[in-house]
Amino acid sequence: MLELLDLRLTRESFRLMADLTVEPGARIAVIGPSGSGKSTLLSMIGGFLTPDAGHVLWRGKDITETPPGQRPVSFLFQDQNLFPHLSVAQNIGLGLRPDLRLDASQKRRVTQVMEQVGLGGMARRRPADLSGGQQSRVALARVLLRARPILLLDEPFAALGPALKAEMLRLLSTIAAETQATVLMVTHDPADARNFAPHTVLVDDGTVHQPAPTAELLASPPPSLRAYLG
Ligand SMILES: Nc1ncnc2c1ncn2[C@@H]1O[C@H](COP(=O)(O)OP(=O)(O)OP(=O)(O)O)[C@@H](O)[C@H]1O
Repeated sequence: MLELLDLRLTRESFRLMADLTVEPGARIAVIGPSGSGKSTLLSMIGGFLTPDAGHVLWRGKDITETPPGQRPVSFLFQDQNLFPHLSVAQNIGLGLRPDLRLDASQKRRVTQVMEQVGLGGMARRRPADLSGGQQSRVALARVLLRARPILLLDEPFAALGPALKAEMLRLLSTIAAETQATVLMVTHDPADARNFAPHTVLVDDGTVHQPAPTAELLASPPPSLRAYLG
């Protein structure tokens, strides 16, 4: 279980408050107007921002002061964090060892994961020689290899067309199920929330609300969400 206990953070004139519990293995969409604090929320969970008050607990352990690299967290951003000078296999291998000194069984695992996400035969290519969808697959393969129990995604597939995005969300679902990850995904597209996340967290002007069933929330949104959805 991921618990955010009375978290508070001030960034100049912006203030964020979060007090919520996320069940293990949950898939949560994070939705709300631009500037409402969605990325800030993910950064606090990932450890890139330290709250002024409150605690982050994972499985009952306080990780509020734990550095990002030691948290049980993988991150996926829209730019996919791919290194242009590294090959596909190397970009994926980073999920296992940042220094890329992989032993034979780790190299086999990289090959296996590449097959699994549909990148078989592309090990030596550079990211620039891949389509947008294939680049997303590389990023997802790395997440699959890291197999951290919390997966934070910040508009990961926003640059993809609708069909490709739906395909990536399906692949993400498979990966989340396989790694039993707890997933929080920021999105501006209510269809993503409907397709991927049984529960949705609304972030509204710095207030993070408790997860609510996605279908119910979108069917009868509170005024701020209604205004945002248009
Ligand atoms: N480095 C910073 N210093 C001060 N304030 C910041 C900083 N970064 C972001 N903010 C402010 O924090 C608030 C929340 O930003 P955040 O990026 O979390 O919003 P968001 O909901 O993710 O927005 P979007 O949907 O546009 O990505 C905004 O008012 C923003 O201007």
